[in-house]
Amino acid sequence: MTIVMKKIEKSFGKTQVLREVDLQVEQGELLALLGPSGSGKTTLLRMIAGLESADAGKMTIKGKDVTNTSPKERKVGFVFQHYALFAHMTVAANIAYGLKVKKRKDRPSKEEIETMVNDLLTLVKLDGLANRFPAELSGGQRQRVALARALAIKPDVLLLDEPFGALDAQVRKELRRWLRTLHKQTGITTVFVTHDQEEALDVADKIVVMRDGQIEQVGSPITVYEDPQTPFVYQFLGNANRFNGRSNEGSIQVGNAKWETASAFDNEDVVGFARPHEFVVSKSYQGNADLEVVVQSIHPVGPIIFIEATQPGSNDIIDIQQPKKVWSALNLNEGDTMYIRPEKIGIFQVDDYVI
Ligand SMILES: Nc1ncnc2c1ncn2[C@@H]1O[C@H](COP(=O)(O)OP(=O)(O)OP(=O)(O)O)[C@@H](O)[C@H]1O
Repeated sequence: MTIVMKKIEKSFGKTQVLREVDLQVEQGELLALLGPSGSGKTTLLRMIAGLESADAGKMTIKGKDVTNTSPKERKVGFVFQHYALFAHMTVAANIAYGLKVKKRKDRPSKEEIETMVNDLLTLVKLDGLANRFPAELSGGQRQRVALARALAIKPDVLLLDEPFGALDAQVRKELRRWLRTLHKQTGITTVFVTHDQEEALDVADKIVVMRDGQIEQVGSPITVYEDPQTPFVYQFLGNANRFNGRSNEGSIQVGNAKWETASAFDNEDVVGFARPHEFVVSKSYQGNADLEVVVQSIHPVGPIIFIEATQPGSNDIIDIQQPKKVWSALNLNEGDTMYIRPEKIGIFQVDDYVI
């Protein structure tokens, strides 16, 4: 285990920002801290770096208690959203900076530094740009220099705070792919902060979903997406339709439809969540699992058809996605009645439902 946090607490004045946070980051893992604005992601990341201290709790990095140590005593590389490169230094000098300021006894020779900088330039795919100044680079290139600079000191842990947040969507997408490859090549334990669920799902080995200073769920991208443990995670990670219903011995009654579930609730008002792509749609009534809805709008987006539907007498939109081929075969139009049943539904007590 590289990082272990136990019962970490942090307040700024009267605002409690982290509550009883327990977190473990394994050696070589690429972990995303994901959550809405203000959920405490950056504070947690800064705490790993030693830039914030905990009010209570304990943290170890590689088995060493670092709870009360300064950033300098931790081998941590940090990259912020707004690349803080030294404007008056070349790319090579920026990357070499962390090595040149080392104490004489730890400092590599001039030749060693030059070799390391060249290797890092190759790693971050910036060969040939060593003598440029930051102002002569694109945003994406600057962020890669910032990453090379953080990697130069051979950190035990690499911390990235919304590293691609300031870049446009296309560059962002390229860079996150590249980050995954870079991580494979270096194997450095990496923690990155994002509020973008797609970025977390695309890049991370493990996702920590945060909400209101607490960890809501930890798991692989597949687990947190496919098996959300709370209504919040259901809605924050991907789209989900919410249904009010009544649970009854392994099923939930929604309108006239009875949907089988593994839920343990009996005879209670519950909320059920179903993802738009997890509905089976039919033109005619197939049985008591079918919920009658009316098609309100149909939007083809490439191979996927996005359908909005409502239950008769309700204005609540139900989002449904169908593969183009399946939808075309049904031959349904706006205003038509159809029947839906979810292949999977997550059930929660009404009390749990706060978002
Ligand atoms: N130095 C500080 N002084 C006072 N309050 C702070 C300080 N730093 C953060 N906060 C507050 O702590 C809470 C959590 O902030 P934090 O930056 O950790 O959240 P976040 O999840 O990273 O949000 P964002 O995605 O917006 O950066 C917020 O309410 C914020 O206003």
